Amino acid sequence: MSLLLNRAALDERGRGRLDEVQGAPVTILQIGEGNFLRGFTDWMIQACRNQGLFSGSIAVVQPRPSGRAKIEKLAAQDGMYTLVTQGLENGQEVCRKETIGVFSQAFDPYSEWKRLLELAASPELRIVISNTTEAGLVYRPEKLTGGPIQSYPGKIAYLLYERYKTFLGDPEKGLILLPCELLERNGDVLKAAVLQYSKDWKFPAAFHDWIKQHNRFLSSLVDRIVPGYPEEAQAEAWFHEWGYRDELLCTAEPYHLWAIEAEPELEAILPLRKAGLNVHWTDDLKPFQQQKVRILNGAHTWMAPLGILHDIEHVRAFMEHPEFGAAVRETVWRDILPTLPYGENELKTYADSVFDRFGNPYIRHRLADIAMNSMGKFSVRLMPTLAHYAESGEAIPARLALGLAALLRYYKVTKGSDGEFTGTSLKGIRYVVRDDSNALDRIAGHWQAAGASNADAIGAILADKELWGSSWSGLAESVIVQSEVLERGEGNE
Ligand SMILES: NC(=O)c1ccc[n+]([C@@H]2O[C@H](COP(=O)([O-])OP(=O)(O)OC[C@H]3O[C@@H](n4cnc5c(N)ncnc54)[C@H](O)[C@@H]3O)[C@@H](O)[C@H]2O)c1
Ligand SMILES: O=P(O)(O)OC[C@@H](O)[C@@H](O)[C@H](O)[C@H](O)CO
Repeated sequence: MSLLLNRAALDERGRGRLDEVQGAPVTILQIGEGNFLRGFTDWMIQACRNQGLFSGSIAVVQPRPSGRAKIEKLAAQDGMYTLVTQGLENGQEVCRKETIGVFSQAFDPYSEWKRLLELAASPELRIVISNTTEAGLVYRPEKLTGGPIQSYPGKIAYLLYERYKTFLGDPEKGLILLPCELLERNGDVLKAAVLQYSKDWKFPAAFHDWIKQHNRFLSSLVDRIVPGYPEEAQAEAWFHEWGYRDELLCTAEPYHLWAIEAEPELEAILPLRKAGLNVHWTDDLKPFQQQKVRILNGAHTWMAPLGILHDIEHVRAFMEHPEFGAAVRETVWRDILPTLPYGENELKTYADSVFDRFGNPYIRHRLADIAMNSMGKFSVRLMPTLAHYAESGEAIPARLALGLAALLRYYKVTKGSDGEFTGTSLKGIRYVVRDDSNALDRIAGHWQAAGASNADAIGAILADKELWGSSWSGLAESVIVQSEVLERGEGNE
């Protein structure tokens, strides 16, 4: 099958719809071309468009220089891709195929920096959506060079300043910023970073006031499992059935939830509930946030390194493993839930629904994908649970310590001549670790310096404040014990 999904593959009706999108004003700028945004927010905007509730379009750019390949593929597909939603919905099996066509522009902001600046200065632009993972939504000091800004929040600061200058500080021209990174109070984190860049770059105080008073940095919480591209054999079978290929084919589960801390009146701009989507405008995001990040993401982040070290490829396979499937449930039920300040039944119901979602037979969610940027994820998703035990003087639960031991063993990496960091599973299978290269360099250094002593490496890594923001030495003893359990290969029979 060589025909690609693009204008040429569409029938007349499809081409008409594509023309509408491509001729529509860009009202949303999307920083991030990853699976999640394509299987969640873009799908939601498509739902709004389908119901005549949204007449704008989205311009999408990648957040870092290396993400260019997907943007090029999107451009080659005239901004379109297929989303297949599979799983149980109200007890019924569903398999829905949709062509998502909401992008009127897809370009590389590093080679087309001016084009991005022009967008920022467009009167029609209203919203900026992003997902750059937790590793992207961070403040890293950066100098102005006159060229593209590297970081995501730095870009936002610079783009907002362009906008401010273009419209002479017009209060009506502020933007709504909707970061979807899984960081607590992601809107506040973005706002703080933007203000810091603006200060570093000595932008005027009046601009700071304009940022604060006329731009909305909304915190939100997203929930949907979006594994992205399916197994090759499944993809090929679909391409054969559809009569075209789709390099950006994405799969997702039916479940979706977006809790946004803002007043429901914003439906006038983003009519998501009106489109029938499971969106909550709320004045308190915390309960949504804590439950989801600590339970669902905590379980994912706990299982990914452990699974990879045992050569398990997918979430479902991990759940079905006789030892590990039980261990992840126990970790959630016994170690994570008791640390959360919500009703036991409510928590248990949510946790059980998460395990059902993890077992979705149609979704092959790769542990290798979940493991990307695991250091930052572990800090946000599991360290608060561990801290709960450490601070209250209770013993550190062995299963949680095992998760941390697995994380550190997973990061026992060496750097290749190509700059790639690789480790090996307990049975010697090689894997690639994707994370911040400075962090990986530091961790590789600790492992190297410790030689044959896992305990020394664990002690040094947990004590490294540069890596974690603070020292976690207090956990070392429990983690070293579990590291020995791990190395003995227990639970892998
Ligand atoms: N896929 C899911 O099921 C899902 C569901 C909910 C939330 N999320 C969140 O979305 C994030 C992305 O998941 P995805 O499935 O889209 O992954 P992906 O690999 O498809 O996309 C990752 C995106 O983040 C960018 N990125 C990665 N590291 C970065 C860095 N250091 N700086 C700037 N940008 C960086 C990439 O360029 C890309 O745009 C996850 O980390 C998670 O926080 C994912
Ligand atoms: O890349 P991550 O770890 O942020 O995401 C992996 C999963 O935890 C995540 O994709 C969940 O499936 C998602 O957060 C569900 O809403």
